Amino acid sequence: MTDLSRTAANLDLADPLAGFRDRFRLREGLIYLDGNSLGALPRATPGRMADAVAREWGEGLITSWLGAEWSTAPRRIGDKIARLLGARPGEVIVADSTSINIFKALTAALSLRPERSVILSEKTNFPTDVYMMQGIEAFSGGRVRSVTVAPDAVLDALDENVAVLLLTQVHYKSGLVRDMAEVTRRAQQAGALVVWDLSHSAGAIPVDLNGANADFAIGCGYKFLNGGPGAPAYLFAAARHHGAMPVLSGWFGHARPFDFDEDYAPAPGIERFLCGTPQVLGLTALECGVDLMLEADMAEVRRKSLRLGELFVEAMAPLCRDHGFALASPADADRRGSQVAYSHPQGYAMIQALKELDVVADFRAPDVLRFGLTPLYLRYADVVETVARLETVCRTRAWDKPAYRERAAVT
Ligand SMILES: Cc1ncc(COP(=O)(O)O)c(C=O)c1O
Ligand SMILES: Nc1c(O)cccc1C(=O)C[C@H](N)C(=O)O
Repeated sequence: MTDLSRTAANLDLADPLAGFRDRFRLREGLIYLDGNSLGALPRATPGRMADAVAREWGEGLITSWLGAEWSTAPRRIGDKIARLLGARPGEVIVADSTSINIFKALTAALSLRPERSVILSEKTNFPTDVYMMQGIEAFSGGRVRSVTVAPDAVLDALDENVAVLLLTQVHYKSGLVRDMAEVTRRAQQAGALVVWDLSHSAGAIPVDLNGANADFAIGCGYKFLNGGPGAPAYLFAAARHHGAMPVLSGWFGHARPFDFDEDYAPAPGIERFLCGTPQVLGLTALECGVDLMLEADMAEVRRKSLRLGELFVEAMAPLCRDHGFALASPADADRRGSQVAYSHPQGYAMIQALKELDVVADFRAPDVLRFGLTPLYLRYADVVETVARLETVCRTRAWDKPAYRERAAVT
């Protein structure tokens, strides 16, 4: 047993979150480091889904819309997610995809700054964020301009034209954490509003939206919240912005949807950020993931995530020295979200070779190997074992196979 394996074994024995692993269905032997793309399946989810399908849908049919489970789900689950985000009840709603919620939050923010034209972001933001900005610009007939700048130039680009700044708090590739309170303060000082993308934050790091005086936020339900593939996303709007108007004026955002009025009248609260009929089955699965997450102490989750990251970096030191890996995440653990990333010219092939050794992580172009650290179901021993298997991949040149040379469409 190596020193690091011994350290990992001791950390696992003392881990207060260790019991959570059994609450997920994970195949024996698999090391899953991709919970930042798609979280694992909570054991409670299949039974709950089966009940929603057979009883609520199969037996209840349309009458299930009148019961509490379905019609209140977007708000009920939103209130639960609010507890993970430092938001108040009635400030978070669950609906649609993250991309659609980006559209809603950006257009609502633009409605609050009619005299300003720019949506600002960083060039390396997750592509859908920037694509949505570009779509709004294209649709606006010259009213709106989408501007992206280098990551470290964002604050300096906040001038009197910027209506809204769109940033991801934890960068999807590097894991760099932005200082939400400070960035929000600087943007608001310049007269702009901020939309935070919390896709890699919720359930991964403690978030305090109201503590940061945040304006709007959005994020994915299928990553650290373990809501399942294509889970509905969430949207936060600070109570002071509930008069803002998202362009998507669907009937579920109407003040009285079941009056079937001829004209749109927005709901007074967070419900105006709904659009069409809620995705009930997706909401059902998401609620299982969120309920499980709420059982964990977020401070403990962060503590373990930091320690997992430090152990990973420590174990990787010999591979950086001997096999050409470079840390692509901040070296300071406090500035990393719940992941570590390394760059290597053979990154894509290595991730494929790791899959054959039952380690699932992912590759992000051009050369990044990304390892998601999910404290609820990852053990310290998994981290040490991952690096041992990566060392085997390097030593045996297992990555050097013709089949690994072409990058697949989804990596
Ligand atoms: C930061 C970030 N925003 C948004 C998304 C995705 O948005 P959507 O769920 O609409 O595909 C992802 C991941 O896919 C992401 O990492
Ligand atoms: N949403 C995804 C998908 O539909 C397929 C594959 C991956 C994803 C992801 O979530 C990617 C992820 N947001 C990322 O940070 O790279």
